[in-house]
Amino acid sequence: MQKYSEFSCFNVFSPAEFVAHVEINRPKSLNSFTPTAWKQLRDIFNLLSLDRDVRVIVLSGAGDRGFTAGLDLTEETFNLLSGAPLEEERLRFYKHQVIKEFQDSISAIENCRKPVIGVAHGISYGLAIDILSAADVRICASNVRFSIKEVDIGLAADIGTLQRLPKIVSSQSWVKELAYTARDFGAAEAERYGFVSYVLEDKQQALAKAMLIAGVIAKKSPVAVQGSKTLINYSRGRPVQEGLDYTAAWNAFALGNDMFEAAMAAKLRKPVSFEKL
Ligand SMILES: CC/C=C\C=C\CC(=O)SCCNC(=O)CCNC(=O)[C@H](O)C(C)(C)COP(=O)(O)OP(=O)(O)OC[C@H]1O[C@@H](n2cnc3c(N)ncnc32)[C@H](O)[C@@H]1OP(=O)(O)O
Repeated sequence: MQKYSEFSCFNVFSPAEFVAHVEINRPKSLNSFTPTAWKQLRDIFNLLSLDRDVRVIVLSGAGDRGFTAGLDLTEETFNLLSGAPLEEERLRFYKHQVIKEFQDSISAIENCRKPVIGVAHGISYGLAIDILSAADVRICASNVRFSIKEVDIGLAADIGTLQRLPKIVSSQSWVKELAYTARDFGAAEAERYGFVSYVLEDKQQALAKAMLIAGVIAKKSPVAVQGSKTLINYSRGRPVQEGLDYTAAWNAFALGNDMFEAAMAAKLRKPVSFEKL
């Protein structure tokens, strides 16, 4: 897509009407994330959120090796994270700011109004789990190798995995074991605990499945789909009644006459058009 061509670390395609495909495009470095890459990730998802030509997004990694090997472990990134040569007090303040900015990049996926379908294959380490946990739907290829890798580089995961993953999967025990050990886990385990909803034979098939789901979503009312994303995310972790109250207010505001036209058309089995929404 022309309007996204300035982003050097990503490709953004439009494989079908109202569908955007964002591809992390640093395959020579196993799609690892430099500071430039994580800022571009934020900017792309903020733009897509408001892009009227886009209703659903598929996110994957370029090349055969993997979705991403996580944080870029080169001097450039190390220098930025280290904050040198700032003195002690400013250094801590600076580091806090960098982590917050990085967190915001991942949150841009969750806060994007449009649903995001993450497609993982091969190496999917560290940041991969942060990113995929912020996505709405997760699909993977059978060769995927996930790891909450941060403890292996001396960090407690700090940009979303520890907050989002326990809300997605069925076992705290499993999350904690993975976070403390950084051991690799594969597609079958990810599916068993509910981290991914589909495992496909290879990357191409996983992408095809994601496109199929995206195609269905793209034809639905964007008001209804984006409302659903907002309401599910709002209700997560809040008392049911609070979620219901917010939902009532949201739908009272969001439901227009088009909604009833669509319902009638569905009843009469006529094709529904959401072009005006
Ligand atoms: C404020 C903090 C915020 C965020 C923190 C995020 C935390 C994380 O993301 S933790 C995860 C960090 N990543 C890693 O620890 C993975 C490091 N890489 C590896 O262990 C290995 O590369 C491998 C993934 C196991 C794959 O091994 P192998 O199959 O032998 O391939 P390689 O030859 O090692 O890699 C190919 C090519 O990619 C480059 N590369 C791989 N990972 C990274 C990386 N993380 N950063 C930069 N570059 C990476 C590797 O150097 C190779 O490049 P060449 O030019 O061919 O040497």
